[in-house]
Amino acid sequence: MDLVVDNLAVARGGLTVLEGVSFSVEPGQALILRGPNGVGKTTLLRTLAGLQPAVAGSISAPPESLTYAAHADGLKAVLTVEENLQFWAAIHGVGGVTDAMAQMNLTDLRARRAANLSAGQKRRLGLARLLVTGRAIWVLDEPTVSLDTASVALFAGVVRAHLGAGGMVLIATHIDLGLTEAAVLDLGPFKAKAPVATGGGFDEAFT
Ligand SMILES: Nc1ncnc2c1ncn2[C@@H]1O[C@H](COP(=O)(O)OP(=O)(O)OP(=O)(O)O)[C@@H](O)[C@H]1O
Repeated sequence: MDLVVDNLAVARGGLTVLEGVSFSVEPGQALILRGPNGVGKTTLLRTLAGLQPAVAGSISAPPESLTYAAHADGLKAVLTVEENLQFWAAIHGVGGVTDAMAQMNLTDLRARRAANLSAGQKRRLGLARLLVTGRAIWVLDEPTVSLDTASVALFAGVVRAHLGAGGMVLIATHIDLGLTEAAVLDLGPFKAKAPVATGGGFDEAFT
């Protein structure tokens, strides 16, 4: 099953920010979304994840087929690294917690509460969560923020393994992950010409 996005328009705060966005991603493919600050990368990813409705156009994959890693890591502060992953694994009905910790270099930190992790360690845990969702499509918003060089390379390896297993990955990022095989889509050309009020604006700053 491909992810096909056709003629999509997305809005933030009641204004259309991108329009006419079309692309497709096949199993085993990664697509990197680029564009200047504020162009609408996060807004597009939130729309794909089903957190907000599209203004126009269509998305072939239902939100249940993908997992979204936003700027916030969505961690439970009082749970340990291992308990956080067990929590998410239970929700998705899959296992693989031990393997996910190993892949993101978290095994030695398994008993530490999320609240006591460094920023980069929190980010590694947030990304390990992807591995225990069992979802084919990963939608990632600036996944490498706070990661050191070694962790970026580690994560690139995890993404490659997911692609090798037939997964799909969409990544909004300003940095080079070293995924030379990935396709790149510049969202600049899809910037809405004149802001179009969609009505029904809402403040989702903390979501
Ligand atoms: N709650 C809101 N109300 C009104 N406008 C908003 C709101 N949230 C974001 N915006 C605006 O919507 C536009 C798109 O924002 P978005 O976060 O999608 O951009 P981005 O491409 O992800 O940027 P960055 O590279 O800085 O992360 C920006 O101009 C932003 O200022």
